[in-house]
Amino acid sequence: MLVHTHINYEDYIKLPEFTWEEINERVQRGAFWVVCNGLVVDIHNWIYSHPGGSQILLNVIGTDITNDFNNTHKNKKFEDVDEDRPEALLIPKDIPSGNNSSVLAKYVNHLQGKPTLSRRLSAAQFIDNINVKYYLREPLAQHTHSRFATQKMATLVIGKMSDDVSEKGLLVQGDGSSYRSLDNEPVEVNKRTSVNPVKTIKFNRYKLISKQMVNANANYPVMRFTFSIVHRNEKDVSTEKFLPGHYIEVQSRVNGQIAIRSYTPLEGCLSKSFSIYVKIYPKGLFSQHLNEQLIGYEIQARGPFDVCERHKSYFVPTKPVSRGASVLSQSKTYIPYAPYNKLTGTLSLTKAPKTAKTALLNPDSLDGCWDELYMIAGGTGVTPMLQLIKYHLERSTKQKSEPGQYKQMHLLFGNRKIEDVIDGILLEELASSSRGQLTVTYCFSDPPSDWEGLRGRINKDMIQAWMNLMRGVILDSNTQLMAENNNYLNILQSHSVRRDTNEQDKNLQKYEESQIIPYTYPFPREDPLAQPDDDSIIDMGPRPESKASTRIPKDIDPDLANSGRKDNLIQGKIVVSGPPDMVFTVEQALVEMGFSENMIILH
Ligand SMILES: Cc1cc2nc3c(=O)[nH]c(=O)nc-3n(C[C@H](O)[C@H](O)[C@H](O)COP(=O)(O)OP(=O)(O)OC[C@H]3O[C@@H](n4cnc5c(N)ncnc54)[C@H](O)[C@@H]3O)c2cc1C
Ligand code: HEM
Repeated sequence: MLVHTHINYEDYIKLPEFTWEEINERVQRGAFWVVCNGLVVDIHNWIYSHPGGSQILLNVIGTDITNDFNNTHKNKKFEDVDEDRPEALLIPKDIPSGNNSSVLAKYVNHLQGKPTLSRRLSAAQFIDNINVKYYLREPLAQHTHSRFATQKMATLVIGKMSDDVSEKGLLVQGDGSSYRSLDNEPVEVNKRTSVNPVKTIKFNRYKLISKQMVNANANYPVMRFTFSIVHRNEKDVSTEKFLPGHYIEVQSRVNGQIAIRSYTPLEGCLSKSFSIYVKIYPKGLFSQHLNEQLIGYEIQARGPFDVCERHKSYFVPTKPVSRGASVLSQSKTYIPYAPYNKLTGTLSLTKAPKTAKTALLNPDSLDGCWDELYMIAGGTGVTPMLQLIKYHLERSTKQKSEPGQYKQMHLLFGNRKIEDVIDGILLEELASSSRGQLTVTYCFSDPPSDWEGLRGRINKDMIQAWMNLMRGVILDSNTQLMAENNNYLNILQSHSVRRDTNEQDKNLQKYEESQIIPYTYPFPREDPLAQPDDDSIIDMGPRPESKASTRIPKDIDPDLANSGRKDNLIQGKIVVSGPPDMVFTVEQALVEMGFSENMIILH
């Protein structure tokens, strides 16, 4: 190392030591530091004299440039990015589409209508097309630096990397619960978390390889950006996929300053390529910046982090309860707010839930799946829900679940207009091909005039009615309440999956005639919840006119909580994510309904 960098041993010994965390912190405060051959180099005074150009060095600030400087990737073609990238979210191939009709079918133009402000190709699009066609997979600008360059670098050295564990570990084992040092010694880190310290702390470089709009609102577009790693670590054979609840930090130089934002990755992995959905805010610093970039643009990213570690979240491992009783009533533990270090962006890695890989997964089941999942999302808040949906559908496809064993997922998705729905067509396809595992109920605050479904803002009445219907509860004991609640009718009309449209129409007709909810769950379910007797009516929490509280079954065996999923037990969770005002309203509503300990609120 010393020969390569022209530094005397005595000088090397005296150099101050830095960790990646300290380097990130200094870079975020404006330092122009890079790491090369284990040395910390300040390129501030060299950047604009660099014969290879300043932009090339601006891109690498805060990263390890050893490969670039030594040209260890000589003549390598760019990473083949598509091999690991599914088309989009998983659409289970072996699940035939049923006789379903989509509630958004007649609005497909709203969902597809890409903004065509100008029919002509813009200059940027033209350059992007050229980049994609001719240059994307070309090797990076390469140069094997001369002895003079190495001597120059030696004059810029200000420190060395400390020899701590985060420096050594580069190989990830399986689920990341432990990792190996370079000398192949397994290092136990934190068995309970999928978060790997090396990868989370160190920023790596990624190249923009595709941009695509995933909603249809020209004023508030949501773009899918796909990035591919610039230097793949040959020794890192892991392709750890993102899990529900993972988010990453993306860093870029915006107007001369380093800016970092968090995003929810939906596809791929950080060791190869990944996609994020970004809402482009008219005055959003980072989102605008990303949106302006051409294919080939470089950013830096690190992670993944667990979203429930970042902010105050309610996370409670749900105790299994016997069928027929409320599945969303039992819980004991409360994982308190885990402090987030704003300066360094680092997270406490020790506060992950005891048995789950991430806090959005079920700690009490072997595969992390929930038996029943209620997701309430607004706008880009749907991204963690898409992670959950993908995860659950993938697992039940792999496990070839039989009817009756399906996980049930219900998404209440609030948007202003139909055009704002993210991945609307895909969601409809997923719902209709999921054999009833997934339902999507849309609510619009500014819907088209002929929209007959839910409208307005998501509120307590709406949530209550939605959950009752999704859980297949026939609340004929409370006819009065039903008759007063128009939400039931509206929900039936904004519900994505209609297994049998005739049946649905009959139900609606009957409802109109009798003003009593005749709705039965549209899919055959063995779950007695679908046909509860009087004793097992699920109360959605205390109501103003009745103080009846959630029934807590007496026969719970506490040991079952940690024994994995049992056939006769079901476990549920409510996850909420969206704009702050929506999240606040929903949180209040769920607390009032008695679910304060069964929800995960993503702030
Ligand atoms: C864990 C986590 C995961 C996230 N995942 C995603 C994701 O998958 N996709 C995504 O698009 N964003 C996501 N975000 C939000 C993202 O990190 C940025 O805050 C967002 O992209 C705005 O950054 P900006 O620089 O463009 O806007 P800024 O310059 O920071 O803000 C400018 C203006 O934009 C508006 N604005 C910014 N953020 C919001 C907001 N959340 N709600 C309403 N108005 C807002 C406000 O009017 C604000 O004044 C996530 C945030 C967290 C903490
Ligand atoms: C402190 C870090 C660096 C120093 C001191 C440095 C120094 C130099 C010097 C002196 C040259 C002239 C040719 C030579 O003597 O080899 C050069 C050329 C070049 N450098 Fe760097 N460099 C640094 C980092 C980088 C990095 C990180 C990259 C790529 C990401 C890079 C890419 C290039 C390229 C492509 C050229 C060739 C330019 C040409 O021939 O037109 N350099 N560099």
